[in-house]
Amino acid sequence: MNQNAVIKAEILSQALPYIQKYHDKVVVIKYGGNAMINEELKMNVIQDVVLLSEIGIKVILVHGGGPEINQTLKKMNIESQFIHGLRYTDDETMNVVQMVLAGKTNKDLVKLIMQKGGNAVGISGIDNQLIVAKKHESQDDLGYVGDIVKINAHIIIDLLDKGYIPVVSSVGTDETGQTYNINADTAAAEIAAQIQAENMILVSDIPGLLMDKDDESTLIPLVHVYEVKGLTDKGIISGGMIPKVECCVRAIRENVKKAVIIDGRIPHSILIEMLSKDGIGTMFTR
Ligand SMILES: Nc1ncnc2c1ncn2[C@@H]1O[C@H](COP(=O)(O)OP(=O)(O)O)[C@@H](O)[C@H]1O
Ligand SMILES: CC(=O)N[C@@H](CCC(=O)OP(=O)(O)O)C(=O)O
Repeated sequence: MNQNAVIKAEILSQALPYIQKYHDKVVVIKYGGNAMINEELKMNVIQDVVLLSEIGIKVILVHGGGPEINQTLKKMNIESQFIHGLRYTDDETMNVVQMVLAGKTNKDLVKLIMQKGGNAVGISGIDNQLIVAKKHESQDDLGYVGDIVKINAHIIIDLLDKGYIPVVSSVGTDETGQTYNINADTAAAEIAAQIQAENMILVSDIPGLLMDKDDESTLIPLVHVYEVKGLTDKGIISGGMIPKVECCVRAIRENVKKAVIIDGRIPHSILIEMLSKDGIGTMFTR
């Protein structure tokens, strides 16, 4: 008997309780732009998404594309400026964000899902007013960065019920038709909260929340929401990690059962997180 085959079958059968647990449940996966850079790992992420969908889990894929936006802006000689992890967005930048996120990145992901045999429909937050936004409120003026006012989720619920994987880009509009640039983690959390998703998984290119952001061996596997303020005050949570952690806290407070940050550089990290007993990344809890 081929021992390898037995081991593989054993591993597959261990996924049964998780497949049963998540069957028909909604899971929001946010796929960050930094984890899209390696093509092979990108295919792994897409394959995991398709597999979860094929076994009856309702997957919503919300995507970022920060590095791609940076590259396009650079080609156009427009400088990228981030304040507390959010991109300063003037009129010209807004056009580029919409072009990249709602255009290229969104459709590339849809194509990859189709190539792997899944059924995907790409929509932006503008479509059917999925994401209603307003100008972001903060001490600094961030231009057309948006805060989410409302998620009109029926369009994604319809798509899920018909067996499609909605692929969502994080641009929104207000009632005047002004478009806003919304951090993709924020969009994922608001969608997860509105739909009362079972899980929200943020896929990035870091092991999770680190005690020292320059030392990957300092992973914090579990964070209680009440610990977040202290970690932020100490400067442990900074830059792009700020919106990420805020979103996990928001999702948990809004009764999403599990919010995790995982490392998209680990092959099939989504499957490990969803279908095995092994913890991976940083999990947020009450
Ligand atoms: N404590 C921390 N642990 C891990 N990363 C951190 C931490 N504080 C700040 N960061 C920064 O946050 C970045 C992740 O955010 P971001 O680049 O926006 O990811 P994504 O594109 O996946 O949304 C990391 O690359 C790192 O530079
Ligand atoms: C307001 C704001 O910062 N918006 C983000 C939207 C894309 C995003 O969030 O992409 P990642 O997940 O790859 O970082 C931006 O302009 O980069």
